[in-house]
Amino acid sequence: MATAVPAERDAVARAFPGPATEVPLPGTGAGPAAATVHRLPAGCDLIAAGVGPALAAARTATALTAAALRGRPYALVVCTGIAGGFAPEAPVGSLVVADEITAADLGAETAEGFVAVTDLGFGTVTHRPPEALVRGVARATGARTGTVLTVSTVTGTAARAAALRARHPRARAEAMEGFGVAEAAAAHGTPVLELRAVSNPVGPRDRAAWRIGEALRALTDGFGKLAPVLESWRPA
Ligand SMILES: O=C(O)c1cccc(C(=O)CC[C@H]2O[C@@H](n3cnc4c(=O)[nH]cnc43)[C@H](O)[C@@H]2O)c1
Repeated sequence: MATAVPAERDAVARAFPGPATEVPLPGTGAGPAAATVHRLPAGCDLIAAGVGPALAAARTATALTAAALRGRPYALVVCTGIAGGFAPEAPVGSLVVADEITAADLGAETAEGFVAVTDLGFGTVTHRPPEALVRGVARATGARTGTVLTVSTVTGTAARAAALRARHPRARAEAMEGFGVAEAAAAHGTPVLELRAVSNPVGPRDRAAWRIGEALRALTDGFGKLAPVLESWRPA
């Protein structure tokens, strides 16, 4: 499982029996790039992969490669953490599970508006988690299902929120790592899931309105209910 920061990783870890064993992530050194895998007795690994799609992709890919090289490839990658929620569907404190993980700002701005990289003839902008798994997660946790957008710039105005909603009517949340984590998983042929807890509304910037503690508690509760779903899920 990949979160952005250690507080999110620890909120997920609290849902599982501990303690975690800390294992250095190979190749990340001892300096500022050093990263560790928290290996839980339940059999899953947690990493705080960093904020933003690029670092999250790099660290997730490193963890996937390390797992493959030790002969224990991951069956599933879960991107998780806090997020902005689109009102009214995803209020603060709610959970959102992605049936689509979409890069919202990967493309070109033109006089006619935003053009996604796929419309420019490159790559991909959306990854789709396994449908049965998404349904199981929504049923077990009460998470809302919809598109989770990945952005490199946190939305801070009503105009930007409205533009995203117009382009992605099924968007329920935005965060900064999902698409990067999904690209890394796809490069290894590994299914991906994104589950987010809403800490703030997507819209005008208002730091006082963040409810990070509430969102982290929702994450712990959600993963507490998720363990049987994850344990019983097998790729088709
Ligand atoms: O400075 C701000 O106004 C601001 C507003 C919301 C979030 C941030 C962050 O720096 C958080 C980045 C971190 O948390 C996830 N996150 C949480 N809320 C959002 C959001 O509304 N839009 C995008 N990302 C969000 C994100 O995945 C990062 O890991 C700053």
